[in-house]
Amino acid sequence: MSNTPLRLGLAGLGTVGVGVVKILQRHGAMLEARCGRPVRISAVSARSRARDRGVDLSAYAWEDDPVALARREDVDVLVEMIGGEDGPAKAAAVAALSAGKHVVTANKAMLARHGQELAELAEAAGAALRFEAAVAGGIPVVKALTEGLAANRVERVMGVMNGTCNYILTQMERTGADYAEVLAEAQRLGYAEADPAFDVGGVDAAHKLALLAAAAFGTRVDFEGVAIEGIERISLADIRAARDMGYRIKLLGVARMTEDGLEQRMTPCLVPAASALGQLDGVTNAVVLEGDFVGQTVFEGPGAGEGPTASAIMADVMDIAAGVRRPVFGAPAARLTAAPRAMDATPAAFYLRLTLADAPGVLAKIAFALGEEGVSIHRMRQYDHEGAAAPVLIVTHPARRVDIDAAMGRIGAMDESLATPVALRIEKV
Ligand SMILES: NC(=O)c1ccc[n+]([C@@H]2O[C@H](COP(=O)([O-])OP(=O)(O)OC[C@H]3O[C@@H](n4cnc5c(N)ncnc54)[C@H](O)[C@@H]3O)[C@@H](O)[C@H]2O)c1
Ligand SMILES: N[C@@H](CCO)C(=O)O
Ligand code: NA
Repeated sequence: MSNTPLRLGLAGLGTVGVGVVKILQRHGAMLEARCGRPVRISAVSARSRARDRGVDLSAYAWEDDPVALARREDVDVLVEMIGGEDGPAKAAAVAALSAGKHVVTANKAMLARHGQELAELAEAAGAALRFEAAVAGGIPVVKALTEGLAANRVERVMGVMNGTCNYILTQMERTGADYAEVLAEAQRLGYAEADPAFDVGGVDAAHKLALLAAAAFGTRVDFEGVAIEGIERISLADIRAARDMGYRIKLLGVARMTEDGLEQRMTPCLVPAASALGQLDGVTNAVVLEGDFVGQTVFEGPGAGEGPTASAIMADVMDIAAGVRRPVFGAPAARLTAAPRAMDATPAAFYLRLTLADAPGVLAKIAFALGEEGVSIHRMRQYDHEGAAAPVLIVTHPARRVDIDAAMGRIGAMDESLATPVALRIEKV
């Protein structure tokens, strides 16, 4: 391999872009030693040239337009850190790949929508398209899946993959703080997406799950096939009640290949408080990869923020510098097929929180409705309360989602149900 420098064009100088500049400025010599060639920034692009970002950019050329950046003679790799499904990020990625240049991106929104198209473009051009930073930030989970576990048939991938949501859920539990207050703090710390509705609505984590599932099961990225529910409706009452029953609430993604096809869901779930997933705090992410020969592996670490995300970007850049090439999603893009979508059909235990009139016969009516829908009660607790509304928690035996929904519909319609009943899945981890 030559020791000619690998020349980068950085598109986007926000949280992630500034982190990448810092790594290169601090560790340039170490990176060169590890890759066998220098890695340098040729040019950068962002919206505002004048803005003080706390790093010295004077040695790099400036481009207002990221597409022009991608096309520069002195750029071998476009590092895309702008964000957004389409717009300048995609235009720059297409320009780079079409010119046979490599692309490293942190942009899960773009790949979740256009991953197949971009992977085909990259592979046809003989260029790399890498996205470690896009899935679980600093945790090297794409690499683990496509390299370390490459000899396994993957059975399930699962994970807490949105730092903002986990931060909100743990801060609410710890301090009792208000949802909006904690979200503002996550934004201040640089964890949240440009539109934080993507975080709390589960879409950002679903983007990541769709990418991970494609790489795990050798199928086309199918973001539309992810059943998504965000954390907006999770109340402090649920966080505390779940804890009291031995669980914690996490925005959990699960993808499994079933007999009917690919099941993908990103929903708030309860997990045992003592499990690895149950113990995650703050912005920490965890990804569980299960393979037929290896069994269960768990990867944990920071899923967002300047340093962790830049660390993942640079690992991809270093692989490219060292000449490592592999298909974008684990198998050649042209051979990936679309998997049929499987319903959420696997029975699971559910946590139910009901707010009931405290009167004779009410519990009997609830038990009857559950029984008629085929839902069996495993554990139940009614809390001490003042006033007419009794908080009742139920953990069911494994039940089908459709039966739980039917039972919740019936219970919610009863006069004795004083607030909308809550049903959350308890995931086996
Ligand atoms: N922040 C994180 O923790 C994190 C973690 C993993 C992945 N990501 C992803 O990384 C990407 C960047 O995130 P961020 O948090 O750094 O965002 P950010 O908002 O802090 O930075 C975005 C940058 O893109 C620039 N930009 C916007 N439009 C542009 C245009 N038309 N031309 C040139 N530059 C333009 C902005 O000026 C800014 O410098 C997103 O795809 C995000 O999903 C972020
Ligand atoms: N907004 C994302 C950034 C990392 O992708 C998060 O909170 O996890
Ligand atoms: Na990662």
